[in-house]
Amino acid sequence: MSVVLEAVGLTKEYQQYTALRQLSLTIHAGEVFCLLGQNGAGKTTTINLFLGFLEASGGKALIKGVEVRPDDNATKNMVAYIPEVVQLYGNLSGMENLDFFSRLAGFSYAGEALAAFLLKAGLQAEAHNKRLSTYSKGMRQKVGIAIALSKNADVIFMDEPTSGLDPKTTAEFTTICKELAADGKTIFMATHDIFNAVNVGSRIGIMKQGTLVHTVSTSGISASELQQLYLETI
Ligand SMILES: Nc1ncnc2c1ncn2[C@@H]1O[C@H](COP(=O)(O)OP(=O)(O)OP(=O)(O)O)[C@@H](O)[C@H]1O
Repeated sequence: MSVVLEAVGLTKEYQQYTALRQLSLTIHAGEVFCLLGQNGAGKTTTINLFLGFLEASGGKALIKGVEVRPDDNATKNMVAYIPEVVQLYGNLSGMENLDFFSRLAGFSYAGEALAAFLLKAGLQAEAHNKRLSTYSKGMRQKVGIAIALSKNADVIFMDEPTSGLDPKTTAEFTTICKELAADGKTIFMATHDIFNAVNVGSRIGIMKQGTLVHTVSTSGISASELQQLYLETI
């Protein structure tokens, strides 16, 4: 599988404080990489550096071999970002939000194609034309995933995607992420949810105070073993 995300000595400093220290990491197409760590460990900083929202103090972040630079859009059309709370227009329907945001990204789709993206993201057809203000958090997130799909992004970054989701919605979300990965999408998520990370992830990273301390494959580890490793690390 081809390398999609690469960090080489990636570092972010704020005055005297190092939020991310010498991160080196390679992630391949079709992987779901979950980054665990306490509040302030540097997870969001890592995502923001890959998205080009922040300028690195040292090292580099690459997406499909292209270096991320905040002032350059070259990598921005390869990625999509789903924040913890997906910001959408409450008075528009899921379909209208998707239409609006995909147009903003330069795409124009017919209704059928928009509906297909929403269905692929797991949003039932009967919800497509309801106003966003009536959606649950999980439904909003599905619209966020549909927007990412409509942008044809190869990589989807997610920040704490399962926080506040009930177990059934979390399980549905896990299934959707696995389907996307099977289609060749690469998913990078920051999460506090150890059990979901084991279920959805192909690999897990554990960060402590800006340093990636462990990277483990989920094929050889149970949720309780990961929890033990996490507690010993942080
Ligand atoms: N603009 C800034 N100026 C100074 N320090 C900052 C700034 N932005 C972030 N930090 C610090 O960098 C560290 C890493 O923050 P980051 O948001 O990456 O952590 P996180 O692992 O995502 O935490 P959480 O789980 O709470 O989202 C934190 O200590 C934070 O206070």
